Amino acid sequence: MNETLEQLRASVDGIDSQLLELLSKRAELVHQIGQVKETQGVPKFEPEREKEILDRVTGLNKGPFSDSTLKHLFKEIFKASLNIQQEDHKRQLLVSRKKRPEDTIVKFNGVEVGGPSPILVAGPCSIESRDQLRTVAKALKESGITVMRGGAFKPRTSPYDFQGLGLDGLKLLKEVADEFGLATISEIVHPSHIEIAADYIDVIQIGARNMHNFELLKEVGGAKIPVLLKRGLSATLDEFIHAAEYIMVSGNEQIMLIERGIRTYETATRNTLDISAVPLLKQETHLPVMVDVTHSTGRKDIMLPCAKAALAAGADGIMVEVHPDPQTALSDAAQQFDIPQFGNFWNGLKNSGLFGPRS
Ligand SMILES: O=C(O)C(=O)C[C@]1(C(=O)O)C=C[C@@H](O)C=C1
Repeated sequence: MNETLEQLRASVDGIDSQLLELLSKRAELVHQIGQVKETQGVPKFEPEREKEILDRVTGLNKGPFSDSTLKHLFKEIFKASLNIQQEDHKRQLLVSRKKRPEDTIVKFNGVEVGGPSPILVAGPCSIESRDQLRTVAKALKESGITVMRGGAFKPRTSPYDFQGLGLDGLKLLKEVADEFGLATISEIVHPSHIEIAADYIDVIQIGARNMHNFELLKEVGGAKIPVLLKRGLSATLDEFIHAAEYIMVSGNEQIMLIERGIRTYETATRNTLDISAVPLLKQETHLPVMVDVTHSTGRKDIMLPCAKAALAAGADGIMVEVHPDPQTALSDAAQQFDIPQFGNFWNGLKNSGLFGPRS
């Protein structure tokens, strides 16, 4: 009896080896099909083709497996095959770590992002006046912070909300940043802003609402200054990575990614900070990854622990909003730190042991 079992199992083992060999041969062909599709720019998933295969296989089926069981097995094979094609595709992306294993370090105005030390970027949501900017810049300078953010072109939910000072805002930002020796980041929302921006700021920010604006992404790909790309409000990591690819394939390799919270059903925070995005983006791409704790949480009481979590997860930088008098701010009044609150936040971060150089 036992001998019979042994023999039957030996036959099953033999068939398994053949199945494996055939599956591997099939996978190799699927890989080649994926390459052809890649050059032709056609979708990897082809439900019509899958249906054709399922119809043929069930037509040949003589049992003992039922048609539905066979369909199930083959659908698993299709899924695994698509995975192979998608992995191949990712490997070919210019932003992919598989394509370029070493970290990209983005450099601007004496600042390095993506190197051994994380950075803190701080500043008001909107540029409102010279006095407002000077007060923030002075506080940053005294804290040893080197990069100031400030919005001049503001994409707001309502057309009746403050839309930003535009070019005048960028001019103010440059004037004040130069006075205090700070580097600057500011958002642009239209291709026509790129040339202007290059004269006044060190880094162009592409905001969450424009992450899917592919024409704008292509244009900043032609810019000569670094880009800080925010994750879209509801963008998957795959969409985020492809948005960065648009910029890189158009010629600009100086890209930083920033997680800024995604829309979920949770209402306790303004958005949901997706901490897992940090290690995943670091794993999948060679680009520096930052976290905006202001927009992701919208809550000053948890920005410090969230910033610590981001650094612990491997973030290359933190962005936070600070305003001399948040209650009178023309945008994001509820979530900007005032200067003393910002000081506490910064001290907490420095004392956490997470901010120094990493090995
Ligand atoms: O024939 C194709 O186009 C393939 O990509 C191969 C394959 C398969 O595994 O057979 C894989 C995914 C597609 O959805 C359809 C079929």
